[in-house]
Amino acid sequence: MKKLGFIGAGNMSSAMIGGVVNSGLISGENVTVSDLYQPSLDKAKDSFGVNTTQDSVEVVKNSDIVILAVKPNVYPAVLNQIKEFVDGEKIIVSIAAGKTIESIESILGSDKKVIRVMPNTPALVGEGMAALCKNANITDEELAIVKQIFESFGKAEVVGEYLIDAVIGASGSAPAYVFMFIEAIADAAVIGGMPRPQAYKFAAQAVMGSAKMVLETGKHPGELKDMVCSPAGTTIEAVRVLEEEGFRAAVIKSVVACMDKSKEMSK
Ligand SMILES: NC(=O)C1=CN([C@@H]2O[C@H](COP(=O)(O)OP(=O)(O)OC[C@H]3O[C@@H](n4cnc5c(N)ncnc54)[C@H](O)[C@@H]3O)[C@@H](O)[C@H]2O)C=CC1
Ligand SMILES: O=C(O)[C@@H]1CCC=N1
Repeated sequence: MKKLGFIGAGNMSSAMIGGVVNSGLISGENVTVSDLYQPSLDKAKDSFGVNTTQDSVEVVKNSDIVILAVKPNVYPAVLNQIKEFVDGEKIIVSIAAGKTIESIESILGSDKKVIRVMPNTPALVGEGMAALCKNANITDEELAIVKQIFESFGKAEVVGEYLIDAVIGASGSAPAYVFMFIEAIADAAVIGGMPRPQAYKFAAQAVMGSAKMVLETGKHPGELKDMVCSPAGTTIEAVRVLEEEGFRAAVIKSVVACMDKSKEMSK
């Protein structure tokens, strides 16, 4: 397996490092991670046995595949810092919202190998969802290798880059909306007298189980919802209030706002 590098050891990077090392696909000794904040590096080393440095150039020199896991506004500085060390064989993987493949090529050169990926943080527990798109310099075999890395901690699909904004809305950012939903359900359970830790467990398992039903039964979510709503029962009362309060409209509006922000960042 190739040597893997991460520039940035923050939230998304840590989830992916944990996912790929915990899966056994790549051992920590074949992973090099850089960050400016030493405690983040210390945590990555202690947790996953990876090699660490504060010098991103060292990551590029020691890696076949380099994942850029810094914030979008830091990309130009990092790309300019590493570009002379990115030869025609190294694979650069961008995971930033709002950074198109073209914008990466404008600094590294259009002859370099670039793959854009939109992952999400459930990668940490092996339940990530990632979308991949590539430039013309990436071979099918290289794309398959990078896809295998993201499949080591979840699911991965190849998409056209035009869909990345929608992927961010529906998947990259989506864990945050779901965490809010779980928190709100648990708050209500606490109102009902349930201890908070127990409330989070019940709410989170209900969400995970429901998501698993959508993925594995192939049934429409509306049909699965109807299966829970017993006539004159408890569930339809909650559904009635959710519709009265505009739950689905609010979710649609929020995800559209997320996609619009992604498009704005891509300009
Ligand atoms: N957090 C998430 O759920 C997701 C994030 N992303 C993308 O991942 C990227 C990172 O996002 P987060 O992990 O949330 O941010 P973060 O702020 O948690 O991590 C960024 C890390 O980069 C480090 N850093 C800053 N400048 C650096 C430099 N010059 N060299 C090396 N390291 C440097 C920071 O110290 C920090 O640890 C962003 O581009 C974001 O759009 C993509 C999908 C999901
Ligand atoms: O909030 C953000 O910009 C990043 C990209 C997708 C999830 N987190």
